[in-house]
Amino acid sequence: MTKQGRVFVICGAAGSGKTTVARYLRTEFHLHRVITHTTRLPRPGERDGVDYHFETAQSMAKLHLLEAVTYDQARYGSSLEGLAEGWQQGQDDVIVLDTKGALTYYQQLGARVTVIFLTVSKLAALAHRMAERGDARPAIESRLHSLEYQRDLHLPAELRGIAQVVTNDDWATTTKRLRQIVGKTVTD
Ligand SMILES: Nc1nc2c(ncn2[C@@H]2O[C@H](COP(=O)(O)OP(=O)(O)O)[C@@H](O)[C@H]2O)c(=O)[nH]1
Ligand SMILES: Nc1ncnc2c1ncn2[C@@H]1O[C@H](COP(=O)(O)OP(=O)(O)O)[C@@H](O)[C@H]1O
Repeated sequence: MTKQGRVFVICGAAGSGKTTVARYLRTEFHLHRVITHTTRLPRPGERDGVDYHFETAQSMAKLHLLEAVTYDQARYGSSLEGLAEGWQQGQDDVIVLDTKGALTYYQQLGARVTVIFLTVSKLAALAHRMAERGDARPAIESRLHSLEYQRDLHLPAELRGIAQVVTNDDWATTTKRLRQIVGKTVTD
């Protein structure tokens, strides 16, 4: 009997640890990381096809996307093919989205989706983490002032009761909580 593939959607503000958590879940639970598309420029160390599929406005417009959003002036979007890739290999997926995308996934895929919303106790830590990660100062300023960053600082009302909230202050505590959430679902 084939089980239906699941997808773990990681969302939260910039710097909250979405990429770090997605990497951990891929390694720890052998999840398939869905690579999404963006028109933003690569950060130092980011690689095309690994961190994102980096697109131009023209190449982005030609894609068949399940959903797409504008976040801090760049476009981001994900395809059904990206999700199906993992499922065809018998793996559950993990994908990093903004909260708008997380809600779309939940509305489209229902119980196949587990939304994990990341936050931190002291919001000032987010800008520090972006700087430590090597983001340029103008990029950090642009993020901090964007409407989408402000929106994703807090769990949107539409995701209350749906998303699992994880406070990512201390990494050891975060991994313990992730193992509770994901381990239970994957082995069910
Ligand atoms: N809806 C949606 N959001 C995406 C997609 N890909 C990335 N994002 C989100 O876009 C936002 C900006 O991502 P990024 O530029 O990598 O910045 P970061 O949050 O600072 O790591 C984050 O909230 C990501 O989760 C996508 O395909 N769809
Ligand atoms: N629990 C934590 N404690 C301290 N630093 C962390 C923690 N989790 C992630 N980081 C670091 O914070 C920075 C931002 O994390 P990242 O995963 O890139 O965030 P996001 O994808 O949400 O923007 C990275 O340098 C990462 O190593």
